[in-house]
Amino acid sequence: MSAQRAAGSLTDCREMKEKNPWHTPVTISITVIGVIAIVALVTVAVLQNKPVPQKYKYGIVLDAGSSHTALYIYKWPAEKDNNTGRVEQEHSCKVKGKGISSYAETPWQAGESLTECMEDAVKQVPTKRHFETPLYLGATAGMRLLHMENSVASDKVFQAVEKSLQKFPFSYQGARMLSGQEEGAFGWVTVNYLDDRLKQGLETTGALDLGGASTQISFVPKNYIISESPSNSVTFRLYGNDYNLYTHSFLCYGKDQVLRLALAHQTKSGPGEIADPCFHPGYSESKNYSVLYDSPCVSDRKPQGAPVTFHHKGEGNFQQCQEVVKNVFNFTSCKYSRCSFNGVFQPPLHGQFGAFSAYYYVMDFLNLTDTSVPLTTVKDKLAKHCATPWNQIIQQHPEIHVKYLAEYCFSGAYILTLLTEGYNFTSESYSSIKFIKKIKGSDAGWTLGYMLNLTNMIPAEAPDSPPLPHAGYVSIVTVIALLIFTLFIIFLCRFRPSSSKQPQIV
Ligand SMILES: Nc1ccn([C@@H]2O[C@H](COP(=O)(O)OP(=O)(O)OP(=O)(O)O)[C@@H](O)[C@H]2O)c(=O)n1
Repeated sequence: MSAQRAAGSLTDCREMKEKNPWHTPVTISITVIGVIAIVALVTVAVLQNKPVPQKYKYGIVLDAGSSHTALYIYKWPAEKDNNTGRVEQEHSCKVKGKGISSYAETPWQAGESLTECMEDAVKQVPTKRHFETPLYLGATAGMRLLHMENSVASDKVFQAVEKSLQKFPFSYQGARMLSGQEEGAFGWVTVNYLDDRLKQGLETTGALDLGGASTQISFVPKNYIISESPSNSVTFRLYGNDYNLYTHSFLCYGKDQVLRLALAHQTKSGPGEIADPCFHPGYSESKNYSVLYDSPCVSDRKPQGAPVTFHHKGEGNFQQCQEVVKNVFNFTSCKYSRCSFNGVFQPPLHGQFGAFSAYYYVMDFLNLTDTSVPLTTVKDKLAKHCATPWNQIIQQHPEIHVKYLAEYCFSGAYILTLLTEGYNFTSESYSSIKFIKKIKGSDAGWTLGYMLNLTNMIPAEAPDSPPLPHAGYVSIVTVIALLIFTLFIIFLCRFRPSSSKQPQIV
């Protein structure tokens, strides 16, 4: 019986082998090796593409502006140091107190003022990256004015700042004054870098920057004739594209200095009291003449025998305010084919514009950042704001610094006049302006462009990149390997059955 059963099972096995040609040692081995190969390939692909913890490098830039100093920390992927990694803002810190130029009498305090934000930066940047993190300080219009007024004092402020910054464990790269042209051009680089316009070779966005002491306009004009005013042109080759940038910085046309210019103009009518249409009705402050004229922007306008103080009284009349603001511009002289104001060459506006810094602070407060709203409506809203009594304004915005609050009517009128009468934006082209604070999490301003330039982070030519990204390469290799293996199995299937027709029965 058992012999019969054994003979039966032997026959079953033979039948199985005859029916199933796969059931041979060779095919089993091939299948096992194949499966192991696939598992190995997939494992390699998965391990290769597994997200590894990203390592970053850091850079620090201090923006020493006329009204305040701000510290920015940037970071970028460490393994993409060869100009291909994206730089983004990691952190920012607003230095308490005024800008470094205000410490002309006590320079050591300028250095000391930076300590808190620098200590913050020490905590923000990983310790092992400290020594290789470049640290820059760039000073703008406040220090330009101080340098004009008293170069010894401005040198002392720089020395104090340098001494203070060198105490920190970063790679200190120097504190220097930026020219107006650099400030404008680096602001333009920042905006277009953050928008990915440079890498992709897209049409660029112009940059409008309004600070406390200067204002910058930078854009790539259409059919730009550089020779008309070479000092306004900056040429760049970035990622393989050439850019002929027009840029101009108006010193004294930042909003704090323009307010001085406007007040100085109004003191002409009588020194004891200024009835100011750019301040709210009910606003009333006694101010010091020496403070008003303590700037090279207005110092030559001080009236003879002016009293120590003057009474600054608000009238709240937007139309009259516009007239006052217009007086700070000179629209009459122009030796070029066309000018913005004060005899400065400006080619026709072209493309979209990003307006940042005080442009944004002011228009955001006034709820006027929507440029699709007609200019006439914008002016109506501003007129309403200017006419609102001062006590009502204070009650409505208890959280806002009183100095800022008092000036928003004036600043709004200045911004609209600067854009339309100064730079020649029309009712139509006004909508090409976007009031911006940040782009993809990074503040708009010159600091990022400055660091990208000093660290050579934007190459002149587009970096060579492999035709496929690494993940794509691994995936394609895996798919091809699977395909070859499948074809091999199909090949075996097709040829095995014919040999099974005459099975070699063991
Ligand atoms: N919430 C705020 C913050 C700032 N400001 C104003 O915005 C201007 C400062 O702009 P900013 O870009 O910080 O200028 P600075 O860098 O200080 O000046 P500059 O570039 O001219 O040196 C100042 O007039 C300040 O009064 C404002 O109106 N509202």
